[in-house]
Amino acid sequence: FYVWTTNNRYDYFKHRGISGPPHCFFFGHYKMLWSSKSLSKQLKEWTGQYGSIYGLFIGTTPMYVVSDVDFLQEVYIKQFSSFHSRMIGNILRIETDGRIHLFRAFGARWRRQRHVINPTFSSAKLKLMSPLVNGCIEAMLNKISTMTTTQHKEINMYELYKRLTMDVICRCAFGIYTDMQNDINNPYLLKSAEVFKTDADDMLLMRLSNLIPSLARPLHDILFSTAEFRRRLIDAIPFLSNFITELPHLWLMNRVREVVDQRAKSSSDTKERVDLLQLMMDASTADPVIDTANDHVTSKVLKFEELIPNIFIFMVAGYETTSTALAYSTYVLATRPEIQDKLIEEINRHNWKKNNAEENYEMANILQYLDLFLREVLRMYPMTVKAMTRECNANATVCGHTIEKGSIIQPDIFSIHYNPDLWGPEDPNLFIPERHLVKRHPIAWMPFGVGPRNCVGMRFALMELKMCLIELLQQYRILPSDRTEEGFQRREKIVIQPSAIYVKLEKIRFST
Ligand code: HEM
Repeated sequence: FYVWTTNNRYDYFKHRGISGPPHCFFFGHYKMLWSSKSLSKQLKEWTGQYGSIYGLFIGTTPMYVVSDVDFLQEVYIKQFSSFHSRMIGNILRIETDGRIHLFRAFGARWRRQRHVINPTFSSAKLKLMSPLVNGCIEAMLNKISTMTTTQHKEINMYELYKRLTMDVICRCAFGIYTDMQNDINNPYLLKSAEVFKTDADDMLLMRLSNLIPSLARPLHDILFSTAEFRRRLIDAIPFLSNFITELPHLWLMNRVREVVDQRAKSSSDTKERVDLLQLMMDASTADPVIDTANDHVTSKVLKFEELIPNIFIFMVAGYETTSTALAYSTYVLATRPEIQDKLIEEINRHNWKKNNAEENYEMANILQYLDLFLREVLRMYPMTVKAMTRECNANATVCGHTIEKGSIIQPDIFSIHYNPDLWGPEDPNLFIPERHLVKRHPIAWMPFGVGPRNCVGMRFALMELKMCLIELLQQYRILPSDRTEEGFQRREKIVIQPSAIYVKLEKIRFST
């Protein structure tokens, strides 16, 4: 009976006239996907073979891989109410204590959280936070000036960018002042990097629970109780922390908890604070909150227990992505001097104020070429594939296809970003910022996802990217080094990233 029902599931796409690569019994295509070195390349290769909509199976769950932009526009925008959640592991679906963050939440809870968190990234709030970001950029420039005393010394800028974005997140989200540029063994930096290297054992359990959903609860309990046991042991006998370490995400969450507790106690100095933590604390409550489908009844507050996971997700989502975008930008600038010239020329046309980050932030937003440049960097080097899946929450019909509740939609972002019909007439393999002056299909550019559930931190990330490049290019010219291409070898984990960005920085000398 099991074999018969399982095989019936595998007829899902056949019944719908959708093709796809051959599957394995029980695993579907899951094993091929997790063992693939590059998920994004694999998806693009299959798109070449099976077309703009094809089918895969995660275990027995159907997954549509799509690069048809009209289909995706229905899913992400027009029929969003039927596709409001993303695919997350079965273990992560299990709720223990209401500590759910925006990335994982769905339905009314997601809508309530998003409603509260959206305004924390408004232009006015970002402007207030710009001096915090600027302080971190200055710290990075100071570090560079100590490293470039030897003329034309090679620097791995990616390392400096990682420290920069972690400093920014610590100041803006945690509200703590760190100095990652000089304190390279800072535990926040080390633990955040560890969160991205998901532990092999955890990954195995996660995959098992995706293949056999009924195992999700017991596996979750095993993971949860071992983590809890480790934590309690360290709490009881601190000396043991030399031998047993707390799981990195729990370590980070516990540090946020300490900051929140401290702030809750000393409410007097919170009025001047403008960081994300304070904005969210102001919008949180310890009272019971009811989530209903009716928007008018749902409270517009965060539950107190949702505060810590949300700060944690900002840290994880904002650190590696933003530093990687800076790394790609630097690679392009080093290898395309004529584009760097144009950018420097645009930056130098403006009168930047030494100690007025807020005014500079406003001016940064009107630099058109910088905006086109970053759009093109993110078109050619999108860095997340898995984050932007959608799950079908109610049976739906999209462009004539009947999609069953529970199915997954996975966009093939590389096929979209490199599609000549969407990005022509110039060759999409060429770096041409001006191509963004032409109005394109609403789904043609999706490095931050699209629709109501796109990246909530997009404006924050763009502020950081623009402010950093403006400051850097006012002082230095970026030159390639012998190892630029070697370091650019990309690898794909959660984020698609280069190994290193080796460049040389030449100090710009101003003529008086
Ligand atoms: C260049 C930098 C960044 C890139 C490329 C990026 C990319 C993405 C993508 C592709 C998604 C999924 C969107 C979708 O499903 O449609 C996402 C979601 C998200 N990002 Fe970002 N991100 C960046 C920076 C940030 C920053 C700085 C923060 C926070 C400070 C952040 C917080 C989030 C959160 C919380 C979500 C989940 C939103 C939701 O489900 O409602 N991201 N991001």
